[in-house]
Amino acid sequence: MSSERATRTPLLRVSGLSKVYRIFDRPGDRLKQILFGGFKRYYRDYTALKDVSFSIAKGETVGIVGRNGAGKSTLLQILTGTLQETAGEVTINGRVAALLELGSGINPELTGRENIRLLAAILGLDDAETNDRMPAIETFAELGQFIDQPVKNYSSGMYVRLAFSIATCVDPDLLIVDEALSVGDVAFRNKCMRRINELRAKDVSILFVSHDLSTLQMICDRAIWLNDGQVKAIGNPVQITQDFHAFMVAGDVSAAGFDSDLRIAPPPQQITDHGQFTVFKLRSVGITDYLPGDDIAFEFSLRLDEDIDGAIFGLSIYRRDGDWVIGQTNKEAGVTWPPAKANEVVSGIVTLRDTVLGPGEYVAAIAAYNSDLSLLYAMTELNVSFSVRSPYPTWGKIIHPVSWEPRS
Ligand SMILES: Nc1ncnc2c1ncn2[C@@H]1O[C@H](COP(=O)(O)OP(=O)(O)OP(=O)(O)O)[C@@H](O)[C@H]1O
Repeated sequence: MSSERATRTPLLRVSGLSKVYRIFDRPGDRLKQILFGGFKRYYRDYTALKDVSFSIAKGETVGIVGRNGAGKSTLLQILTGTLQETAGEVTINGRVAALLELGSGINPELTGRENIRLLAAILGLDDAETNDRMPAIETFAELGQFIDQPVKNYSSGMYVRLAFSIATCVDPDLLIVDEALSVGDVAFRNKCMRRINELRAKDVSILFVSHDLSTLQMICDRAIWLNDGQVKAIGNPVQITQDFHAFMVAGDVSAAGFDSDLRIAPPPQQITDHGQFTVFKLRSVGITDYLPGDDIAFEFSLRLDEDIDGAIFGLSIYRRDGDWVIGQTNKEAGVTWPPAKANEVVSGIVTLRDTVLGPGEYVAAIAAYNSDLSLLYAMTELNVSFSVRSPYPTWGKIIHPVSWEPRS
């Protein structure tokens, strides 16, 4: 977008919003506070949001990122009216439909169809309007006979299908989506993304919390980074998600006890400053989850400061818990890059073929050396993350090809 969208009248304006929770350390303290609170304080304050201000224009899609406990859910609950702010002001000029991880106003005792009627009424639709939309909501949710079953019998995926269908079929002016889509299966998630794009085309404003940074980059006009209850940055979604990602990886790396000097393969005798990596990323745009046996490919580009006689690249992969699992160069693969001049960009692709990495979270770095590996020209941080998930139970750090043979 969309400087044009950002300059429109705000649909949502949040000014100086703060939320302080009361923390009762012992179960009985809450009652004591009620009975004797006039004499003594039995709780301590916890500030979950501090002076948060931003606005969303009509038709704008805004993403929120922040680590666990940053205050995202607290903010969304205040915006949807399920939680009272301690200070500040929220102004919304329109109909808000929300799809929150915890409770989207759905009553588990009622059937899917009854919930549609209930939520539609809460959102201000009359009977005729609800009857009008009922077929579309049912079709989108794909719940079949379950639409007439109590929601308490639904799986979490079915629950999200219902909640998403209702929230997006009632003509909201602002749709709030909190991480909920991660529950659904891939086909439904894709369908939801298509629906979100349709709503964007109809100028619906969307506030979207997600840990899926590539989706945020793709669909958001702006992003907000919440950190410790405060707005750390607002702006371009690509920039914000990259900064947030680097911040998280740095945190993980130090928390995991990595050496302050990242170990790379091979260890150089001398470190020079012959260039910088301008690109190091996964090739599969938007995909960071892999299955055992997948190819995991990375793209890289190195800009050179001086002439070199041909670079050797070394890829290092660490588990997030700090274990170094792969350190290999193109030299042992028998592949070479030609000599290159200063200011040239040398690019390539490195692929972990048929990965045997076990389920877990990983981070990757790449380094460039001279041809006898004595000089390190440049290296990246551990700034590319991906994960491997296994569709079947497996417990080790690698998934080795194994054959089993019954013998009598
Ligand atoms: N009802 C509550 N009482 C006390 N503290 C709370 C309450 N709800 C949340 N908190 C605290 O407020 C902080 C912000 O929580 P919140 O759930 O808003 O974060 P979040 O960014 O949504 O996290 P996550 O990504 O894990 O969902 C956390 O430290 C949390 O422990």
